Amino acid sequence: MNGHANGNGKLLARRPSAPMMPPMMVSAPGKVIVFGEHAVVHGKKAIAAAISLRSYLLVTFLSKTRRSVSLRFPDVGLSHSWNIDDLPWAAFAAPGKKKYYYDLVTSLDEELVEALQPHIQSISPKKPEQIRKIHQASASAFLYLFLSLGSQKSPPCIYTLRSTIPIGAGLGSSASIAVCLATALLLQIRALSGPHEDQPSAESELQIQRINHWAFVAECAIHGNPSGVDNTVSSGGKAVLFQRTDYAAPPRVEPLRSFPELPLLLVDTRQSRSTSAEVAKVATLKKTHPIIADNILNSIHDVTESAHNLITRDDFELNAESLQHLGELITINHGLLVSLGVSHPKLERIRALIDHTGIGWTKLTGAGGGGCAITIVKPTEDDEVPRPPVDLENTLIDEGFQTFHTTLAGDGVGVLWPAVLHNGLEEEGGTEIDQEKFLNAEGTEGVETLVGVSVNLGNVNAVREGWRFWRP
Ligand SMILES: Nc1ncnc2c1ncn2[C@@H]1O[C@H](COP(=O)(O)OP(=O)(O)OP(=O)(O)O)[C@@H](O)[C@H]1O
Ligand SMILES: C[C@@](O)(CCO)CC(=O)[O-]
Repeated sequence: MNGHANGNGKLLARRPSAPMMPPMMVSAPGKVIVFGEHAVVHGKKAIAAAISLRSYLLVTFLSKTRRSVSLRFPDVGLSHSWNIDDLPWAAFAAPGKKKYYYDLVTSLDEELVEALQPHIQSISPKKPEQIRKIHQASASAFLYLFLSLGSQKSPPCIYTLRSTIPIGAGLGSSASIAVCLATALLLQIRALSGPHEDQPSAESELQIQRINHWAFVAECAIHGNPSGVDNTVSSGGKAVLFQRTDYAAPPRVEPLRSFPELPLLLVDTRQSRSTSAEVAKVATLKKTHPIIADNILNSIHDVTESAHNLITRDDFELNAESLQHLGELITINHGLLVSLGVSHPKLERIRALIDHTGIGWTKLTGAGGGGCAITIVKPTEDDEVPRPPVDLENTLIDEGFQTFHTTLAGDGVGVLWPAVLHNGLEEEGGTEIDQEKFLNAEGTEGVETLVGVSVNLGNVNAVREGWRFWRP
């Protein structure tokens, strides 16, 4: 019965509880380094671009009586809840420690990291060490932001994350989850305006910067010492020119708004590699063959410069000639990376198979030694979205590689609030994306079909109704 008896035995109607907020969803892309990996470690320029593989974070609100905050990250098998009142709010609110959303935080506070440890160490105690580390990294990123931006009065919520980005393949999966978490938490405390269609460019830029700063903090919790390029591309989308000559100073980041939305074939070698080991190989080469190594790094810098000059020309347009120019630079950049010793037989096999078909230009991306190769695919004559031949894809898959079709230089972080989508098959007014639907979507394709930010309209991709982006 909906009520309770008063002293006279009469039923009093229960006061209706405040309606719960509808679920919200945010999404952020992964990235590839298009030109300049490794050279960027030595102060040269690099160009990185967003890809259409993305992470999706659903925030569902619970009744205020629940007092819990939960992470459901099924891609890595993480499921954990904390009691909000047990978290170390006092440490994060202490004088000199309290941070506000507009503060510029550039590194983690070691004392605050320490205060989180009891709440991190208790995660997934029965899982193998390697898995536990992954869980703890994701949870640290979340908790550091949750306690920095929220308060003990933060509403009880479940944060459910699914991603279409392979993890640990050099495609910025950690940065994309960092951007999702930062955006959701900033939106929850109303520290962001928009996104809306007629938002002035400067205002959009400011929101992206705010998200990017906090995403960098989350990346630090996952990685230790990130350069910041991944979270920058993931928040703002499109592409950037990135250079860090002085590690004590912020990097130079120039947004490349005219970077063409190129279709890309991405092939994952599934060969695990260590970024630091590959970076160390180049450092060794610099010691043993300093002049030669420097010449190679300078040549990579020149490749990046050449691409940058082309893309930023006033009269730049993507046509057969400019694509050919960019393609040649891709080929040269790969050759230089081979000379640095950071390729891998599996990357060379992928390149040989693709080169043989003549469908485009291929290079390794990221640290190399495994990880992924990217191919810029030449457009076909009938102007359809270029796709590699089925035979090639089958061969790649038969040889144990994984292929992804993606587009370079898409949107950055997006918001769907309320999390209601029009998928064509649902009840009137759209489908509310609840946790069950989201968790039950099958594989990465299921996630894309259910909540993906874009829909394919014949030959072109368009933004799916409901999703909104900050577009400076
Ligand atoms: N889908 C996901 N769900 C939960 N946590 C994730 C997910 N994707 C990434 N992470 C977190 O990010 C970490 C992976 O970061 P790592 O830097 O090793 O890979 P990457 O970001 O894919 O590659 P790179 O930084 O070289 O581009 C994982 O250990 C995990 O903590
Ligand atoms: C190899 C490297 O240049 C790219 C790794 O994605 C390392 C770095 O920039 O930190």
